[in-house]
Amino acid sequence: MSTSSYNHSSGAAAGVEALAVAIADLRFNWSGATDQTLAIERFGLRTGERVLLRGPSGCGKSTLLAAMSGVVDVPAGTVRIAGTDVGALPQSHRDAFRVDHIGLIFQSFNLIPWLSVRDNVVLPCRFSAQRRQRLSGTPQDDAQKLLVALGIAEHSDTPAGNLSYGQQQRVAAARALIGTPDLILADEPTSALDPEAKDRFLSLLSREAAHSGAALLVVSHDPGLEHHFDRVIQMSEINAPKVDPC
Ligand SMILES: Nc1ncnc2c1ncn2[C@@H]1O[C@H](COP(=O)(O)OP(=O)(O)OP(=O)(O)O)[C@@H](O)[C@H]1O
Repeated sequence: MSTSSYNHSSGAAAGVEALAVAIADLRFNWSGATDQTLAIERFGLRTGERVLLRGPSGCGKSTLLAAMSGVVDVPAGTVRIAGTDVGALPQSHRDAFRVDHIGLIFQSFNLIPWLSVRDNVVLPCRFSAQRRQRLSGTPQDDAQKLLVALGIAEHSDTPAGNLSYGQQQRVAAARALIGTPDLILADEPTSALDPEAKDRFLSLLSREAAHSGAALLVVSHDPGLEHHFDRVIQMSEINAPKVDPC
């Protein structure tokens, strides 16, 4: 694991096809805000790379994840995910692109509480032919394998709403990983866990991302998680927004 020694521009120079993420000259302001939120000249994640992103509250980490997943419009610059400029896609295509290529894990897991754990995990495969094509077996078989790997297989048939927070978190991780997306984005995925559970969860997530070849970007304030990652980045190293002087 390296801390900050990586040359962000060298990632982009390595070639778009070797990168899960390649950002260039990205600028973003929230509507009505006078201060810029994002001004990122270069940022890249290699295929299969695992990166921890840190930075103080309000510095734009979640906004960057929203720009990477195509949830917000990017008015200037390019955000390439697996070689595709997400910002150039029309909104309807962007939603389809996201489910094909990106696994998302957020603090609120957005599981469907009345569906079984296994049915929650297979959901991305119902919406994405690409995810289905990348499965090694049936969606249910692959879901079960992930649930075993994440240590929660005994709850496969339980409604997701009946699980504890930590258990739901592992279900959200399995749902993000199924069908091997190119990129997993996780925003504060461990904030409500005790230190031991945080460590265990990140071990599992990091191991499963490595196993599937997905790049992994985790935003977290939690200390002591660095050893799970290839690289640790401070937001201030990549983001230099202009601040309105008035
Ligand atoms: N939907 C929104 N509309 C307008 N402004 C927003 C919106 N979301 C975030 N912001 C603003 O953008 C800036 C960056 O917020 P963001 O949530 O990206 O920061 P963060 O680094 O993820 O913070 P935290 O660590 O507290 O989650 C903040 O000033 C915030 O107020």
